[in-house]
Amino acid sequence: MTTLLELTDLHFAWPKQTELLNIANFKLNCGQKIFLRGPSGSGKTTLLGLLSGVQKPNKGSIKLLGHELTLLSATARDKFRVEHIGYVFQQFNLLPFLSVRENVLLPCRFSKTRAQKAINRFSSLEKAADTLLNNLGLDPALYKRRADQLSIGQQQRVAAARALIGEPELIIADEPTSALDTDTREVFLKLLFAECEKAGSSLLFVSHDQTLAPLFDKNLSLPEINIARGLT
Ligand SMILES: Nc1ncnc2c1ncn2[C@@H]1O[C@H](COP(=O)(O)OP(=O)(O)OP(=O)(O)O)[C@@H](O)[C@H]1O
Repeated sequence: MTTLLELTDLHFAWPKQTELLNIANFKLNCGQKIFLRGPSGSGKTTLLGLLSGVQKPNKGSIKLLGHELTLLSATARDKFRVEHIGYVFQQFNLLPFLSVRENVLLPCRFSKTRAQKAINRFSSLEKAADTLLNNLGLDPALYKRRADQLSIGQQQRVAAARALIGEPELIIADEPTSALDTDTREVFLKLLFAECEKAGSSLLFVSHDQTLAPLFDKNLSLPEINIARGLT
């Protein structure tokens, strides 16, 4: 199996705080779907920020696609992130004044590679956005609607389509289902898995809801792999 992402001897503390993360090793293979759980405040979002290059660790290595992120400048990390990572934020972070379709197409404005991949697969950018939205279960009547006029479940589908467009190698999802009921969560997850498989993207999914864990290839507990705040 090819390694997509590997963290080694990672240390991180927020300024003026005690160490939050000390992780000896964490690995994600190409095509793998990993579930990472941990209670509120255990550092899940912080870890995602580190491995997507938003923050830099105090010490240690973060390798994505063979590139050492800690050696890149903040600007280079931003560029690398938009090319290779699709991120579904906890609060979705859709731009409220843009339409559903425009929101999905945002990564293609910042990454030529993703725009080209979307065109190669679907023949046009618009078709790429619409097909992804449709596959994720969003009613086509909504594609021209402003993003702030959607329900939470609908926003989640738009956020997932935006992460998937242009086939980034890694999809990171930060508790994107927490606002939904259990049945809706499972249906959404299965649609997300199917789209990740079609795009060849690996998935790192973070949640505090352990009931979702059996659906994944591998599941990990942050407190168990984090020596700084781990289980004693
Ligand atoms: N920007 C920041 N500056 C300083 N401290 C922060 C910052 N972001 C998070 N923290 C602190 O880091 C710790 C871990 O927060 P984090 O958001 O990573 O946890 P989490 O496991 O994702 O929680 P939740 O499940 O509630 O989203 C918390 O104590 C939090 O207060």
